[in-house]
Amino acid sequence: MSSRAHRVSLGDSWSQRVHPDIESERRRQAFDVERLTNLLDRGARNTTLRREVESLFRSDPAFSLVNTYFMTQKEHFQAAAQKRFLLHKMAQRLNWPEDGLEIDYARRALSGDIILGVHTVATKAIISLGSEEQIAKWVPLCKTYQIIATYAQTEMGHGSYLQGLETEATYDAATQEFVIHSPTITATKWWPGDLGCLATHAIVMAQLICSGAKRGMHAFVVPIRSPQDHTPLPGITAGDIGPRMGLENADNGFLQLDHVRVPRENMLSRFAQVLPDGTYIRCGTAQSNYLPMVVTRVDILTSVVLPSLQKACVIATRYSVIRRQGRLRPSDPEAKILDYQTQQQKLLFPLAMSYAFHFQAVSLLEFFQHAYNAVQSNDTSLLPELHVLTTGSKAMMTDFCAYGVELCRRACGGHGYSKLSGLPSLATQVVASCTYEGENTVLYLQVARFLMKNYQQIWETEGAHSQRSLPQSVQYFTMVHHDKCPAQNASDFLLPEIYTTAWAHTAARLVEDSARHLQVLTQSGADQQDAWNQTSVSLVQAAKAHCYYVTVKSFQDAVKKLDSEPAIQLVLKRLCDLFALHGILADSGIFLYDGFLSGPQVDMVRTAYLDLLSLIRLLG
Ligand SMILES: CCCCCCCCCCCCC/C=C/C(=O)SCCNC(=O)CCNC(=O)[C@H](O)C(C)(C)COP(=O)(O)OP(=O)(O)OC[C@H]1O[C@@H](n2cnc3c(N)ncnc32)[C@H](O)[C@@H]1OP(=O)(O)O
Ligand SMILES: Cc1cc2nc3c(=O)[nH]c(=O)nc-3n(C[C@H](O)[C@H](O)[C@H](O)COP(=O)(O)OP(=O)(O)OC[C@H]3O[C@@H](n4cnc5c(N)ncnc54)[C@H](O)[C@@H]3O)c2cc1C
Repeated sequence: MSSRAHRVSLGDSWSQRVHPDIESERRRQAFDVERLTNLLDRGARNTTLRREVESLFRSDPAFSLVNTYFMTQKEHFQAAAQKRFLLHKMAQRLNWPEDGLEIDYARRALSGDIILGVHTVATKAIISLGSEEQIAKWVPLCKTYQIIATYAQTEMGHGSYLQGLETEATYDAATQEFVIHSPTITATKWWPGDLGCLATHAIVMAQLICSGAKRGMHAFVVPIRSPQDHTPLPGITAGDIGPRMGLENADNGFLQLDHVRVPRENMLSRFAQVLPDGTYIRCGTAQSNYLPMVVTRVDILTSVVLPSLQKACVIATRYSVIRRQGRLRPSDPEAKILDYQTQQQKLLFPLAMSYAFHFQAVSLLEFFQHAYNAVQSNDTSLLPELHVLTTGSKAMMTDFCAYGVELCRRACGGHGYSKLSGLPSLATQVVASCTYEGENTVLYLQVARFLMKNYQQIWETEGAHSQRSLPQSVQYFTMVHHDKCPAQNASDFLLPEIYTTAWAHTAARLVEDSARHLQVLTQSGADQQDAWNQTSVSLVQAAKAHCYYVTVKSFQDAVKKLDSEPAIQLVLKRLCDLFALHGILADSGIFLYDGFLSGPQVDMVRTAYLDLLSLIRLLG
């Protein structure tokens, strides 16, 4: 590994000192930072554990990040592979539990810069879709790396529209095998991670054909390379898809299957089975085989997306208290850039976002665990709400985290463009998540579909249904909202019920407008699909407002529970206020449109918002 770059700050005593401006900021704290840290870690014991794990990596030269940004793509990949191997050895040596927090902390400490992320996704897909016997057979092989698996769903021709997948799995009753085949070039699996050169097995998502009927997308475990020397098996063509924007460790690949035969037992059969004679039996719903996406959408939020924003906020905020540029008054010393109102505006919104999404992720995880267990026991009643909460959270958090990281990067001026700041890598890492696991517009449209269905349910059965029959996340549709916001001055906008009601009102109004628009179009002769397409910009807008409302509400609920920690509660309330008001100001048109807010009230929002910037800056 060679580099012509002059290393100015490697190990010299000057660069290891804590900057006096950081020290003085740390002394100014208005609340107990350790207690807030414990709260975010969900307990002091977790904080201790996290720090222990982090110190293991910091003290071990094998995990050093020092050369990371000077590596070629190939070197980067090799280093990521080596780290994954060493991490596995460390986990074994220290007896870390398989799904314990230690591995999460390790991933975070290594910035996810290790290989086999999708191997984990594929392993979890087997757990979600496999029968008990299949899990017992395949999962230990995955966990001990005797096989390396990829999750091969997306094709060159189709990623978003799963019904359009072309890969076929045709059941041959004579041999009790499935014949897995890519019938066209567009059926080539394209993008799966850990497939380029690593995977020995693929969880191939293919259209099942049995007894002459098409049965939709099902999952098959397909051996693709020799576990001994990784040469492709007969009928397999596989390789790397070429350079990407970032994620050098991802090993994204392609896969073509030419009439590859696998035994009947290799179809993952928790929710559907093919009997030896070709009879098809479904135990779940048509969407049960989409469960791995639900699982991964939750996993990436907590292990990739949110940590990227949190790290960017730390980097940019620290930078902004030591960077001095220009003067507030001619007689003053040069100002810390964080003292400029515009810099506060840039950084405090991402900071507020990172707390908002932290609390949203906590409540999402709770609901996920409950609903996932129910689905695994074949109770699919919570699946629609789980789907919409995970798709909405995935779309909103990845969109906003990508925006927030970019704001942080730009807030660091020229240094933010240097890879050595860490920010460009965080930006490319998080921007990928806006596309993988469901492109965000497509996911917002899924949220809109759920909103329309529930809104129409109220409309069609007006009076007959109480709000109890609606899923919890849309019960606000039936709450009585004021026609006009009652706020009379800027401080009223710091009352959570004022801004939460504003978001609930506006989200419900946008949902209603979209539903009306759909109805007008269908009544004037458009078919349902055309009406949907002609309304889709409004539908996405309604879905975004709904997601913003859900986030504000969960942040507000979390803050309410902190009565025993008044100092922390105060600072988090300010961040919650800022998050809610930023959204209103950024999109004031939707609040003004029906007169819910007046022009003077938007001015009050702005006043409250600007006051918050300096209050949060002072709270430190
Ligand atoms: C410690 C852990 C570490 C892990 C960390 C890992 C780090 C890894 C790093 C990064 C890894 C990246 C890995 C990336 C992987 C991938 O990208 S895999 C590929 C992902 N692909 C997608 O997400 C595709 C997106 N498309 C879809 O989801 C669907 O096609 C669609 C958009 C939802 C449409 O599907 P379709 O069948 O056409 O449905 P509709 O007709 O629109 O709706 C029918 C009904 O189905 C309901 N529904 C849809 N999806 C689901 C679901 N998932 N669950 C439940 N229900 C679902 C939908 O609401 C409709 O319901 P009704 O309205 O009642 O009819
Ligand atoms: C870094 C990375 C890692 C990945 N890893 C994996 C992996 O491990 N396994 C795997 O199987 N896949 C993987 N993927 C693929 C990924 O899941 C897909 O790229 C993603 O689901 C989007 O699908 P697409 O590429 O077909 O986009 P498209 O659907 O072609 O999107 C292009 C545009 O069309 C729009 N569009 C599409 N459909 C509609 C619609 N119905 N209504 C309105 N607009 C629409 C979208 O909004 C978007 O603007 C990965 C992708 C990336 C970038």
